[in-house]
Amino acid sequence: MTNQTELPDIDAWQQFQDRLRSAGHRRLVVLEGDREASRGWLRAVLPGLSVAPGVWVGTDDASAIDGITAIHAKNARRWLGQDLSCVVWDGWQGNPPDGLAALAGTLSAGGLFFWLMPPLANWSGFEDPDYRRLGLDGMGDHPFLARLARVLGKDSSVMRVQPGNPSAPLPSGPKPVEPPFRPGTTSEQTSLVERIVKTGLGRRRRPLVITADRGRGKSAALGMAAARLVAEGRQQVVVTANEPAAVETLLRHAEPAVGEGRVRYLSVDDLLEQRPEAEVIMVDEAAAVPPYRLRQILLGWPRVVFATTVHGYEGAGRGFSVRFRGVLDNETPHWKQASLQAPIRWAESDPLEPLISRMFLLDAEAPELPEHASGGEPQVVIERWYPADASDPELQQSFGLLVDAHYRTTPSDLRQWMDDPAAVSWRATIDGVVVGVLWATVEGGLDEGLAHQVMLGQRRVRGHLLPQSLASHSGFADAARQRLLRVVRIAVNASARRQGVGRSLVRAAQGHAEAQGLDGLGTSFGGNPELVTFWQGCGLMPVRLGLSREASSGELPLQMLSGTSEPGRQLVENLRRRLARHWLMLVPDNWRDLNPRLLLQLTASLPGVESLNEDDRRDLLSFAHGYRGFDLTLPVLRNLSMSDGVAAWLMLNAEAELWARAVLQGWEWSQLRRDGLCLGREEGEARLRALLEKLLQNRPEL
Ligand SMILES: CC(=O)SCCNC(=O)CCNC(=O)[C@H](O)C(C)(C)COP(=O)(O)OP(=O)(O)OC[C@H]1O[C@@H](n2cnc3c(N)ncnc32)[C@H](O)[C@@H]1OP(=O)(O)O
Ligand SMILES: Nc1ncnc2c1ncn2[C@@H]1O[C@H](COP(=O)(O)OP(=O)(O)OP(=O)(O)O)[C@@H](O)[C@H]1O
Repeated sequence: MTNQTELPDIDAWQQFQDRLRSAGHRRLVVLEGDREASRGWLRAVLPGLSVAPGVWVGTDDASAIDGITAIHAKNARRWLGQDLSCVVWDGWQGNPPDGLAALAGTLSAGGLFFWLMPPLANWSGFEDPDYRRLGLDGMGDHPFLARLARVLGKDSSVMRVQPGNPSAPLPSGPKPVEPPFRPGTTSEQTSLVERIVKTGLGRRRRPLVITADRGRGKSAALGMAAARLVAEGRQQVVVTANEPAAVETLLRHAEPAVGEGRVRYLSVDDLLEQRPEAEVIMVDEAAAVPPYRLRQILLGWPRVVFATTVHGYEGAGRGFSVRFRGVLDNETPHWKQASLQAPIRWAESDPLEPLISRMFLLDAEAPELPEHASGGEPQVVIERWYPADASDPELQQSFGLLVDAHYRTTPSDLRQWMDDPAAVSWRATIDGVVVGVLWATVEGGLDEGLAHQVMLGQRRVRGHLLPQSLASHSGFADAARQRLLRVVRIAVNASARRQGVGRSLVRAAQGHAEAQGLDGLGTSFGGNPELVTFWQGCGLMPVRLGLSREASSGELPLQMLSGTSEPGRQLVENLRRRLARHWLMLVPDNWRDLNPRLLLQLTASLPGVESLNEDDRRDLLSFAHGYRGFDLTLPVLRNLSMSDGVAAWLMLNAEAELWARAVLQGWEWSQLRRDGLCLGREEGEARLRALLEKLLQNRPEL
């Protein structure tokens, strides 16, 4: 036992760290209670331990300790991919969960994660400063933090130190291990290198997709394989990623080929712009690259290897597999996948990784659906559900559904879901197994003055995504005054889709909005044709399309809304009419690359603006019958696309894509030819004339 009025037993902590290193373990140490005492304790202990390189998140105490850098929690993710010996996380300054989880992943064997917090018993009522950022402060109870405290309290690997408590136990570590743990090549990694080399030397159009948790050695494996490929005769291997930092490890392991200039890095943008001759392209951290860019790379070079981290704190990994798989199946059905299980920088018996995973449900997966035993139609039960009160297995199943189905779901989402008092959730079960979840939140209801300022763009309000965006972008202050229920997430188990479960969940939310006297039910998501069909089927209408792509999914944010009160219905109509008025001007300037089917779908959903007059009809007939040029007729063709029912009719035709690109999006003929939509101007125009003729025959009233 140590007497805390004296100095902490630094020798004991040194031995503890040595034992951890030799076992290949890392540990969490919670410094509970008085913040000043905890900081003093660390200032005394850290100089006696191996802490470099390390980071201290939240204060500048770090400056006094060699090898430790002071950082702000919001920059924590920048340290991903580094090897740290020590992290000090000052929870008194706030606990953004994504940063915390990410930093825990940077520790190597022997690494210590010190977390300064109140005693575990008080976490539920702890006023975490990070909640202020989210507008969730002052809510009293925090079920998310309470759950974390429960998880930590039950884990025997967690060291709990109460500086100032004289009966604190000495640290006790794993037994000495012989031979001691050493990071190095695993047999799994060696076989992966062989597979990458095989892909790089093999037949065209057989891409390899590597997914693994962080720190499994996939970047290093890519590097080793790149060097081998060059040694075996490949002239040029290009490695790419969104950020050069993502390929540092790769390039380090690819010497000497990098020095010889035969393995080189290009950013994704430069790669697609410069289109270098390369026999092999390697994309690292592929989940950070939007799917449409990945597709361009896939189709642009003969041999491509994609690698990405699948781990909850990056959020994107699982969604990457879900979405990109569709592209691969379509474009290169002979694609292969590979994975790495064993960690490189710590031993498989390390307790920290599974602890962080339990804390933030990083390995939550959608439950398997049992075979329906009783015969007949399965009974779907829809009910209100409260994640804050759920048991861990229930939470795991439901969160797992969201993680599996969405492009980016991170530990912060779990916190928001559990702790946001405005959140309302439903779940769908079949035979007691969760098959669907819907998470919504009440937004808006701002007072007149604030709503007006939001509309003018003078103020931004957190926690009100839909009203904020509709008021400031679409210009209706009413959108911020009304109270809207926004569906944050909805997911249905892949094997229970297209059976009406999603629609029933939305219907439950709609019923709630009506019963609570809210004005509408809305949603905001990365637009794609299937989801628009789904939401339209639930009665929501498109009201806004964003001007820039979401960084996470590479898609344009689309907002859809249905009114559940008279003013709500009026708002939807106003928003739609205004969008329709500007649509034809907005499309070629902002949405040239939007999926043409989605564009027609959105066009079809908007109210018609201006009917055609006799002059327009004459121009259309002249174009259809071949006398009048396309460029001269373009303004009328655009207006025609907005006439009642025309876009919906076009969607049923094989030439729909050509029409959307040429007429609405204003593509040049050369670009249309490159994309395989026509053989050139003459042939393209002829097809558009024929399509118009068919339309005029079908719709003589136009
Ligand atoms: C804010 C957000 O969360 S947006 C993101 C939505 N979630 C996701 O993308 C996660 C992955 N997808 C899913 O979990 C599901 O596909 C959901 C939630 C979108 C739909 O759930 P489901 O239970 O399959 O929908 P449901 O069976 O009720 O479909 C109702 C109608 O929507 C339309 N629809 C649903 N899915 C599709 C689809 N993939 N393609 C075309 N139409 C579709 C159809 O018109 C369908 O009616 P039908 O089957 O009679 O033709
Ligand atoms: N065979 C090896 N020998 C020595 N060090 C290795 C080996 N493989 C990987 N490493 C080191 O282990 C660490 C993690 O490896 P790497 O970055 O390749 O993993 P990763 O799976 O790509 O993880 P991340 O998602 O963090 O990039 C790096 O510091 C790397 O240099």
